[in-house]
Amino acid sequence: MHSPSSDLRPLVELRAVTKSYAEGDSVREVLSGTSLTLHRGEFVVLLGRSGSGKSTLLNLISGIDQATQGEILVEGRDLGRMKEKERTLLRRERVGFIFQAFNLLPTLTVEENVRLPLELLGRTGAEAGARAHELLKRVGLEGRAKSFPDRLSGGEQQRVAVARALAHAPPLLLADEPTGNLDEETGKHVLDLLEGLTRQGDACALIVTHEPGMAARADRVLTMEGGRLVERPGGARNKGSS
Ligand SMILES: Nc1ncnc2c1ncn2[C@@H]1O[C@H](COP(=O)(O)OP(=O)(O)OP(=O)(O)O)[C@@H](O)[C@H]1O
Repeated sequence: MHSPSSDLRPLVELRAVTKSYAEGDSVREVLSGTSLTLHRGEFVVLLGRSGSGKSTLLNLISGIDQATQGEILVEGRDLGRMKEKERTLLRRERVGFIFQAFNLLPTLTVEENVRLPLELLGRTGAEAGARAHELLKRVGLEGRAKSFPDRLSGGEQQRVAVARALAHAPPLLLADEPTGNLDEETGKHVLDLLEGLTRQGDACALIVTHEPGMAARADRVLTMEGGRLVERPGGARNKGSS
């Protein structure tokens, strides 16, 4: 759980965020004054019906997309006041993103995929290799470092994607339906892994999922409804802070 020595500043703050898209002559408002605060050490689940704005929210927090109104702060830095280049750098350094469709690069080996976030930050050589191997071991794929992604099963590919997202030890992990393409058992394994690694690293994970069991193990459960977030405690909060 969240250790008292860790950074107590909010990791992410959304202040009355609105996001609209132009659609022909009309405007579609997807987020309508959404506010949210996330801290390190929190394992948070995001629910909501299809089209309710879950992916939009992740894209805004990661700086891939920009809010129409309101403020989004990551570690106290206002994304709206940053240049595109600065947002890209912040995303590379501070965010790990896991997609439903894995999004591994097919021309790179498993190990090269996991090393990629480190290479983009200029961390090459032996240190990057050692980190990739350590992570591949933790996700149970140490024997597959030299394989190409298309030789792996869906569950294995998603485990590589988890390892890649964690390579640079980002404080913020965003996952958009990371088990959507996996069978129930494999999906559970990937979520176990994600939860374990997140809690060990004192990161915050915000996970969009339709897995029914996830709310029980989350610290917080957010539901996107009518452009806003409705919150209830997750099952992990009732178990104490062991
Ligand atoms: N670039 C865009 N241009 C126009 N409309 C968009 C754009 N991106 C998203 N939308 C609209 O915003 C709404 C929310 O989309 P979003 O992908 O965030 O929903 P979601 O909750 O993640 O859905 P799902 O569970 O189906 O993935 C949808 O109505 C979608 O059509």
